Amino acid sequence: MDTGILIERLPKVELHVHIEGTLEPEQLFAFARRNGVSVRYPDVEALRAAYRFHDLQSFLDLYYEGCAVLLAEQDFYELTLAYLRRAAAQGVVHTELFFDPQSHTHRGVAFATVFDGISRALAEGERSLGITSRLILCFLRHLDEADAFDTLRQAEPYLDRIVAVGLDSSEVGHPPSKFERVFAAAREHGLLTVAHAGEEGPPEYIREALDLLKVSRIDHGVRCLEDDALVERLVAERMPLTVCPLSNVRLGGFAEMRDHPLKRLLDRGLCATVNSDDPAYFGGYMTENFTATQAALGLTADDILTLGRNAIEAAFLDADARERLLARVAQSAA
Ligand SMILES: Nc1ncnc2[nH]cnc12
Ligand SMILES: [Zn+2]
Repeated sequence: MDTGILIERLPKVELHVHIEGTLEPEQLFAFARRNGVSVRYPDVEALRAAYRFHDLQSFLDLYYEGCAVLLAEQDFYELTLAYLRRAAAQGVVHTELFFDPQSHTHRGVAFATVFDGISRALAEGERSLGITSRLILCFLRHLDEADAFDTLRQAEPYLDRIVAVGLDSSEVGHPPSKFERVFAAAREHGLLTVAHAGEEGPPEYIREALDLLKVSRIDHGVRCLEDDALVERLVAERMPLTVCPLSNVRLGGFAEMRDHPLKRLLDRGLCATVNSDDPAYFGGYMTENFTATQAALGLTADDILTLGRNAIEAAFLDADARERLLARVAQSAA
């Protein structure tokens, strides 16, 4: 089958998207106007032109600045629903979203405001778009352990609607070991765990995420290829990697898409998946990530189906839901 048609038809599962990273410039300006927040760019074009990043930190600086326009529950609701509409239009049938409560509570926005807006939109998305979802609370790793513990405490009333905790923000210098105790506490609450590791940080951070944080998935993980023994372990444990190709290129991890290791990860037998990360900032959602990697790396129809099945295997879904989605993938290739 033609790979373009397959990419369009594939029922997609997204496992790595930061809801704050879906804030499109148009919506950023609309929220800014509504909330009386000033933006240091004159218009949408000027803001978009500033999205030229050379590493993770240069992106995060703008990403946190963008968060300043999010103040009311309605903002989080509209942000999330707009993402779900775009995702559903691209054939995403299930999505597992990260949110960064500390980016908001540190600005005086209540945890409840953030959570209620996002979760109201997720319920609406399931009702009106048929898109199922899970929510993952990410701790900002540039902040300290006590702040993460405080955030976990604020999340306690909502833990029945949070599937996992994760770890994001500036990676280098903030190893997973810094959060070993708060992740243990989260697991005691019954939460699963994931962590960004091996995006900019060394393979050792991936080992720490496995051994100390007991993660069920590694977010990014592309630097595992520098360590053969680690690759063998990830293959043997069938540990999923939520890979974000456009993000990796836009943040300078790889000079061009043709240098991206997605195909090598698949060929090594790793459970790699394709995801958008911060689609409003990196030039595309799920379809654009599949299309760009297919074109640059020559992914075959089999590769695309493997990526689709890997994401279903890696999703935080029960066995029945997984079986139903796998049947839909098979249908999409028929
Ligand atoms: N790609 C990324 N890496 C680390 N932290 C993030 N927060 C939002 N996007 C991120
Ligand atoms: Zn990410």
